Amino acid sequence: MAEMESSLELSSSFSASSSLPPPRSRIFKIIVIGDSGVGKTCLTFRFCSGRFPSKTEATIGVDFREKIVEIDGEQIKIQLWDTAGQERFRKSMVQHYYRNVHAVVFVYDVTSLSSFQSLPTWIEECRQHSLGNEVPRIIVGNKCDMRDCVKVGTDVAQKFADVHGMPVFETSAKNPNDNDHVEAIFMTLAHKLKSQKPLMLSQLSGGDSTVQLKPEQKPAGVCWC
Ligand SMILES: Nc1nc2c(ncn2[C@@H]2O[C@H](COP(=O)(O)OP(=O)(O)OP(=O)(O)O)[C@@H](O)[C@H]2O)c(=O)[nH]1
Ligand SMILES: [Mg+2]
Repeated sequence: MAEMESSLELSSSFSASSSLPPPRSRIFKIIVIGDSGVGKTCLTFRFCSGRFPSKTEATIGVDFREKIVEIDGEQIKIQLWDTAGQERFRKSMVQHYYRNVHAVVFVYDVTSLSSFQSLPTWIEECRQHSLGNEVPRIIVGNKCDMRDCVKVGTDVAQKFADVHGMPVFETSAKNPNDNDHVEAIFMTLAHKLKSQKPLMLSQLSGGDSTVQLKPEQKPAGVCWC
């Protein structure tokens, strides 16, 4: 009952100041995909809670993490879909991942060549779920704190990113000094989404509620490690 009262209170106090319901913040759904073990969970954890999780298990299905950010005075809710990298843990969820997506973060592990070589497969999976170049997408090379074990050079990553028309960022979910780099990566995406004027729903092909964002200018890739 207490819950009920508080929401009644809220609406009554709000009605005192204006008849309009409180403005809801816009929600941007960003999916984070890539091979198992590249650090998707740790990156989303780092962005949403500002720390590196001491222990992680392989994600089953999908985990959601949200963070409200303020951009030019507007509150925006960033909803990160931390997907499973292991095929056996993602099978039944793939359709849900790709519905109403606003942006995609492809993650590889700079110490794992195979995770980098998997990127075309992930990009193709996105395309098969009608997420092509019109949806803002970035590539993140994670674990660059492991300097001595790097198997994917920045130049190789930058070349790949240029071919696919996406910016690439190298960072580390683990290294606290990279905390603001992880933050900046997701905030770059949020700014891009906020600055895109979504097409009117009526202009969408197929009338589905996915907002097709206009193709954006590709910013130069940035490497922070
Ligand atoms: N050195 C280092 N290790 C990291 C970093 N990010 C993640 N790890 C480690 O990499 C392993 C996998 O990290 P997760 O975040 O669980 O990987 P994931 O991509 O979510 O894996 P799935 O859920 O199976 O898809 C864990 O042991 C993490 O501690 C990083 O930036 N640096
Ligand atoms: Mg995970």
